[in-house]
Amino acid sequence: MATKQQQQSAPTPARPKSTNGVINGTKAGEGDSRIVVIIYGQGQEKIVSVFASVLGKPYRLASGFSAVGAEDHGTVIGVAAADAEVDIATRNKALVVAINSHCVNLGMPPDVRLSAASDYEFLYTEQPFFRRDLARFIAFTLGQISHHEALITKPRTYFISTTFPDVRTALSNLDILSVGSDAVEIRVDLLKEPLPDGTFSSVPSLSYVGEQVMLLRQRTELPIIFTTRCTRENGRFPMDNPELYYEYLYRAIQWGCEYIDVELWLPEDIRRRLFEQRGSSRIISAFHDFSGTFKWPSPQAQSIFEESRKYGDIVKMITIINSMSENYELEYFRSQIKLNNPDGPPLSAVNMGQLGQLSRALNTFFSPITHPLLPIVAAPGQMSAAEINGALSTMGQLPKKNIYAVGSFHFAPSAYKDRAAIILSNSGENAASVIFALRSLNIGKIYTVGFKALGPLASGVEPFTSIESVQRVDQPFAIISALPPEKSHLVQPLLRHFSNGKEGQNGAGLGKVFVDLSNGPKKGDPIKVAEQSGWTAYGVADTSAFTTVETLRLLVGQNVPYSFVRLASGRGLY
Ligand SMILES: O=C1C[C@@](O)(C(=O)O)C[C@@H](O)[C@@H]1O
Repeated sequence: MATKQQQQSAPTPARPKSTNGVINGTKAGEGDSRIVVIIYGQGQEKIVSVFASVLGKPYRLASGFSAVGAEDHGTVIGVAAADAEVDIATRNKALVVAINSHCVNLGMPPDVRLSAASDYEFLYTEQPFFRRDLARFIAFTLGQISHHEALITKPRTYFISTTFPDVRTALSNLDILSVGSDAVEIRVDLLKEPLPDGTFSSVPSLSYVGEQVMLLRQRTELPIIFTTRCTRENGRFPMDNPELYYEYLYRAIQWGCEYIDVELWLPEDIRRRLFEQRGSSRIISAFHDFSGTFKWPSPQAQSIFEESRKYGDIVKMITIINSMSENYELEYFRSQIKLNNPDGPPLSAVNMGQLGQLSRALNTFFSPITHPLLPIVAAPGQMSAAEINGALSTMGQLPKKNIYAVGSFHFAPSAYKDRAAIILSNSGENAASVIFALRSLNIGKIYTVGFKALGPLASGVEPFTSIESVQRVDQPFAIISALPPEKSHLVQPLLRHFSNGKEGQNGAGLGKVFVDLSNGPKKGDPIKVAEQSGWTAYGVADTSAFTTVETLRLLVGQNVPYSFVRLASGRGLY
């Protein structure tokens, strides 16, 4: 349970409904134009000068809020904590924005009355001091930057649900964990605060949570999603006192968390207050159904969306399903929501469990993801970014990337130019992205086994009709198998037939690249056969890692080492 001291502080300081400064394209907004007053702890006046320097303004120290007037516009004001106590409650909220700064090295928690009465609170460490963190905090809370505006324009976004009992254990791996993510979720309900008697607090105190959020923010540039998941929705936060949620979630706004997860079951009054007081933070209205009775094509689903959007910048709906077809029902729901609400809010909706994994790949906004390095998955059926990207590429949703990435690893794209390739597949659809990718590498003739290319993909593509036709083919440079796992061994005779034994004297490179896209238990080992026959062979784990690298490069603008992605992708889909 939260401490008594914390429960006394359930403030609702006024703040502008929303600040007007958002990043518009690349242009930073003006943001909150009120006078910035920094409350500082004993011996910490230097933090005022750092705030001022980050904001590019002069500063002065004042004896209290009553000593700040309109003439101070353009100057950052510092007020000592002891002085702030006297008149913070009666400050002119239209004139000043009060930021309680507290150095955690001086002990936690900060003065809880100041925490409660301030507009925002900046927790920091003296050593090491992260100016980057301060810059981001102040730019965000004052509305000079907005991650959200940029995020909603991306075609796909993900957030990693961290499930650590103490984020300290995650810090050294945080970069690895957050590759491919657009935001990091801190599951506050899963934090475990150790108590002096060796047990753990049933609810981590605000003091512990504040420090955890600070540590996380110091180490990541990604926006933070602050989540207090309740016991009924697969979390650990107790449901008997809704005000406790208000207390924690409001504090998260004060700490400058970019996203606040507010569960839909909470009383409307609490949801409304949080929405009105959210400042620059964005509210994710969250609904989870574990009953197994929820249906996407129902008036209930519609009304949940309508109720969620009342106090949500993002609507999240997560359910348990009983059949595969409910994934299609969700896709229909998603398309209708988009059609009927072109101006948002964005919908993040997935089905849980293994049956629901398709929907995790198809969801485009804020797909929750996990990572093999996390202690537990945050919800049944959660997948990693590598798994989702693997699934998408298998479905042809990430065309081009597999083969191009392979080409750029051991061979320059020019190596493929005008050479022959063979594709094995049991359907044209499965092979479409392969043909597309090979074309983008200027491959010469493409021979197909097991399918006939139709439509625009068919030109320059010729089927193998018999074993004799194999004999007539030039040495292929690439063989790509998109066969299902149980048939993947059928490629082996071809690999042997075009083995490197036939390579020309000068080593000009004949049969070179073999890619097996099948994922699942196989008869035989085509990769081994390929390698024994002199091919450079790639399996699905390689191609999905390449795909992830390329996807990250293209979508997130981050370069991630292939070897690292390959190591980190861990489990396969099956
Ligand atoms: O709401 C969600 C989605 C989730 O429940 C999932 O199904 O992946 C995981 C939670 O951590 C997150 O807050």
